[in-house]
Amino acid sequence: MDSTPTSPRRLAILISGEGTNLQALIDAQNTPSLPNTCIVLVLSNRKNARGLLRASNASPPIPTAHLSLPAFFKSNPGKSRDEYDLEIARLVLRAKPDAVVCAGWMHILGEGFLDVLKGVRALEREVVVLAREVPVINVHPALFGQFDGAGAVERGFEAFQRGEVNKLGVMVHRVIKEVDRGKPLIERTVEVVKGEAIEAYEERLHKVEWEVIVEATRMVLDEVKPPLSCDGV
Ligand SMILES: Nc1nc2c(c(=O)[nH]1)N[C@@H](CN(C=O)c1ccc(C(=O)N[C@@H](CCC(=O)O)C(=O)O)cc1)CN2
Ligand SMILES: NCC(=O)N[C@@H]1O[C@H](COP(=O)([O-])[O-])[C@@H](O)[C@H]1O
Repeated sequence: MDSTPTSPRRLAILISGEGTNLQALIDAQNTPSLPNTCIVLVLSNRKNARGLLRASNASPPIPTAHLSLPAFFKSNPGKSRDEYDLEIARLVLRAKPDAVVCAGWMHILGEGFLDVLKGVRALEREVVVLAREVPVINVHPALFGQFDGAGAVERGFEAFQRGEVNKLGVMVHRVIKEVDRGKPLIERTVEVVKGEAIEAYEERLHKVEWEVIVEATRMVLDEVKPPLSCDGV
């Protein structure tokens, strides 16, 4: 029985905005919800994402980085979106995460990024060789197969009010090339009321998101690196 303590599980979080899902993960670090876990990088594709402040204001502060597509193209004239995705992969892998969580990350990740994280494609100029695939998960404000892509909350709510769907919810799913089509780790319905304001629905939805993103993150980390149990195994 190996009683040496396992090093903490390392998380990289990708964001684009407010960061309330990130905050849920920050608050859950090293609690029974997310034991023996630390966030080692918060990366945004938008310079002014408030989530970057949440990371910097965390205790201890969490390293942050940001790289927008326009900024990348400006400093790399002629480079492609795929090369942007490879740079994102490079920034992520330098933090040596055990898993990556897209928490309001509003950029469609290309095959280049995904293949690098799977370990099937090497990065130029990097000597990092992946010992194993780094799983990528995403929180999405709809049930599987309902409303893929951006603006899912509004599209779902309006469809419900028109009687086109009878339930709404959120999911955390694995990230694959096809947007929001990766296998769900968790799906959870959210109460929605005919005639209510969308703000009331969104408030309920976000509270459910903050729960499922922590639960799903723990699930995927337990797959790759179980936490140190009380008897050290
Ligand atoms: N390859 C994948 N990439 C991403 C996935 C995924 O499942 N596979 N999930 C998304 C998150 N997401 C929905 O959950 C999502 C985010 C953004 C978009 C989108 O249309 N983005 C546009 C830019 C929009 C903007 O900047 O405002 C784009 O990337 O061109 C769709 C779905 C994370 N990525
Ligand atoms: N398609 C992806 C998508 O719509 N993601 C959604 O962006 C919001 C981010 O909020 P946050 O920045 O406060 O965590 C969340 O509602 C998340 O489900």
